[in-house]
Amino acid sequence: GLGLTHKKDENFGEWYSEVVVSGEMIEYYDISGCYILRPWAMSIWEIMQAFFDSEIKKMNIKNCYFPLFVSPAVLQKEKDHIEGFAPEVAWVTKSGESDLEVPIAIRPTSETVMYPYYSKWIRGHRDLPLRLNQWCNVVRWEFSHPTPFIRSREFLWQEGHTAFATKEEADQEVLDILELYRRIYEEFLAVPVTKGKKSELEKFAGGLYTTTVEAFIPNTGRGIQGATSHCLGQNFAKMFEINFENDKGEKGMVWQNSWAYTTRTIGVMIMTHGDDKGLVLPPKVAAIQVVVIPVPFKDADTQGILDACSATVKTLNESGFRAEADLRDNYSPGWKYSNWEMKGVPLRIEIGPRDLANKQVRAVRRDNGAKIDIPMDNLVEEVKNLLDNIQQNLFDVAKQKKDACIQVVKTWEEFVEALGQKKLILAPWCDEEEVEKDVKTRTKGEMGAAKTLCSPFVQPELPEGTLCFASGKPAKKWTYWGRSY
Ligand SMILES: O=C1CCCN[C@@H]1CCCn1cnc2cc(F)c(F)cc2c1=O
Ligand SMILES: [Mg+2]
Repeated sequence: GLGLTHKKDENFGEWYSEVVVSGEMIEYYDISGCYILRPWAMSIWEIMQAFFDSEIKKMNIKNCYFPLFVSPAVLQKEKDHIEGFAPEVAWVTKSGESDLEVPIAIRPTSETVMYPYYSKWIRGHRDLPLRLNQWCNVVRWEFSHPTPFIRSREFLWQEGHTAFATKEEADQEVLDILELYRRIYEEFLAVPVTKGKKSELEKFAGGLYTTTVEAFIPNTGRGIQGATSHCLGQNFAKMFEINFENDKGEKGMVWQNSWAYTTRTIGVMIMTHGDDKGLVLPPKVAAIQVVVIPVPFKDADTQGILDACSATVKTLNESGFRAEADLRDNYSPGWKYSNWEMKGVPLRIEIGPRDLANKQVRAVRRDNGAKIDIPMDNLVEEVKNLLDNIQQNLFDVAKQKKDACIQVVKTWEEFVEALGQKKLILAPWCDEEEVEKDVKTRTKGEMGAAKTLCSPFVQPELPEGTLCFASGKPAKKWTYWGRSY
């Protein structure tokens, strides 16, 4: 039937599970934590991939493909890299009826797959920088409750793995890639994110430091890691003996980065913009930006209306938009309006007898429902303005909602209160790991503990003598805290 049974502001979890299916993005699968990505979702992934892939190619980063399978010896190369993750590793133990001599792991990430070959390929400084990326799937047999796009046992991502002669080059690339991730979220998905650095406790344990773009879901009051760009330092170079002879003939270890974004991006976009009528897609990532629907009237010139719809689509597509006409004669206009609203198409164009007579079309925006009559002569320019405005409006509304959730706190009492109000908390922190662990312990509960999300690159002023909200020690930095996905 038409329409969602759950409301976003009343039962967010149920609303989300329903909207991803009703919007034809996801089909549930018979293995827990695995989902079918239908074309309506895959097209969003492909649009983002086209952007990101073209941008990294400008940076002279090359795509490659390493095997899905990891031998156990290699996977366990470094205890502290893997130990915490071991329960998530999926293993192949049989082929056909017979057991494998040695079980084979399925990649949860590809450091240990790739770096033995980095060691082999990198000899001299002329082999640097080595900058490879791969578009692939990874498997992590997670146990906390699976959520389409947000947490699944298999997901699509890109993983970049780069090696440099100097730390300065690595540091710069970390930020260059993080900016691309910000653009993915803010320019394509219309989702505001905060750039920052993860704490020592939250960073990738195998690396030197982790930078992140953090998003926030107001409905649940939870932060969500949007994408990460790590500087690995020389940790993996040491583990895998990735060294080179520099131009002075000295032996040195390379400096490495690794960075990824995943299909989680799509879930964050859905959670941010969706409403009680269904998905709301930002035009930049909508496979269909404009759907044209004929509104025939009993004896009116139906063929004329259908021709006008086809002509409108042709004009829009020739102008670089993604438009489609829904000429199905077995569904009513009303049914089509609901169907395409559920799929989140940003702009609907209706053409009925009156529109035909007046040489105009009736445009309806999906973001705010506004109806606009457009003279057919101004079609392309008006549609461009509308789509640009919808894109910007979706971002502005999301930014305003996110900013309204930010609560600056100075004391523990204020922190606990803000947490209870599903706020995104900005607090002065002494930057001590023990204190961070203590906050986790003190806020444990069925909603999950509070944790640091990131220390924003853009730091508000920290007046001399400001104390840490949790320990009372001298504060060193402003940090975002909250519950998270
Ligand atoms: O996040 C990135 C960017 C792309 C390349 N990898 C890094 C760090 C991944 C951190 N990580 C994350 N999850 C893991 C899960 C596992 F089962 C496992 F064996 C290892 C890992 C693991 O290393
Ligand atoms: Mg994980």
